[in-house]
Amino acid sequence: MIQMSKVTKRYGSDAVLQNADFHLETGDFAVLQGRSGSGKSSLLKLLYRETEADEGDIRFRQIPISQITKHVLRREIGMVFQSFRLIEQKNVFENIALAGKAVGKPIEEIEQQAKLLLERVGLADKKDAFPNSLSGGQQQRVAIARALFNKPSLLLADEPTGNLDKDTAADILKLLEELHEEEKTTMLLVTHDELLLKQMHAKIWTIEDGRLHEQVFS
Ligand SMILES: Nc1ncnc2c1ncn2[C@@H]1O[C@H](COP(=O)(O)OP(=O)(O)OP(=O)(O)O)[C@@H](O)[C@H]1O
Repeated sequence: MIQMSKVTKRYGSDAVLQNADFHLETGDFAVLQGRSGSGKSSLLKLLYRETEADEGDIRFRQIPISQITKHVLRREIGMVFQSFRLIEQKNVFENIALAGKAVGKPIEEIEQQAKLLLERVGLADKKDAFPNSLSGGQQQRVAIARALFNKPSLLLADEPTGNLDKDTAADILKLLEELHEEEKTTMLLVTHDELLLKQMHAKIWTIEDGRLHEQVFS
């Protein structure tokens, strides 16, 4: 689904990725791990074109991503962040509906889809609540519903459990794993959590010294 070959990404003269190769197959449930500052967020930003590579080739379904407009790419790729990034002035429904409005969905469809998704993530009764009245775990469930609203083929999650306690983090990862199974959404999650890594049936990629390696289990 996504292929990266011989990609170099520099900030000034420092290369955070150097000749790096990486790939995700359709249907993968993958985890990206690596030390702080190793370039995990930079890799995700390259995949959804928040930043551009200095050298190398990145393809989404065989097409160079530089040839795909950001608008189209972001319909295909959903994003979830550590800090949730919900709009504080908007309620749960409005936060989710924005994703549908951005792609011109009719309001009836938006309402129906929001209802289904909120039920799925366990927040059917929080439609009118504002983010600051929700727990961290609930806010992340809203962010996940928003990211999945337009049925993206790929979901990227940058430390989605980084701001959550251990049990809530486990619940969120379980939800992502289930949604992966149900929707067949390809997922790439950045996480530091060794314990959780062991519990998940994920392909594990490690980033180290500017390169990516896939862990192969024998
Ligand atoms: N916009 C930027 N300008 C300059 N340097 C940057 C920029 N973004 C990231 N960097 C640098 O690139 C390196 C990799 O950062 P990145 O955020 O990708 O790492 P990370 O593995 O996600 O780290 P963490 O686990 O701490 O979030 C770091 O040294 C960081 O300071």
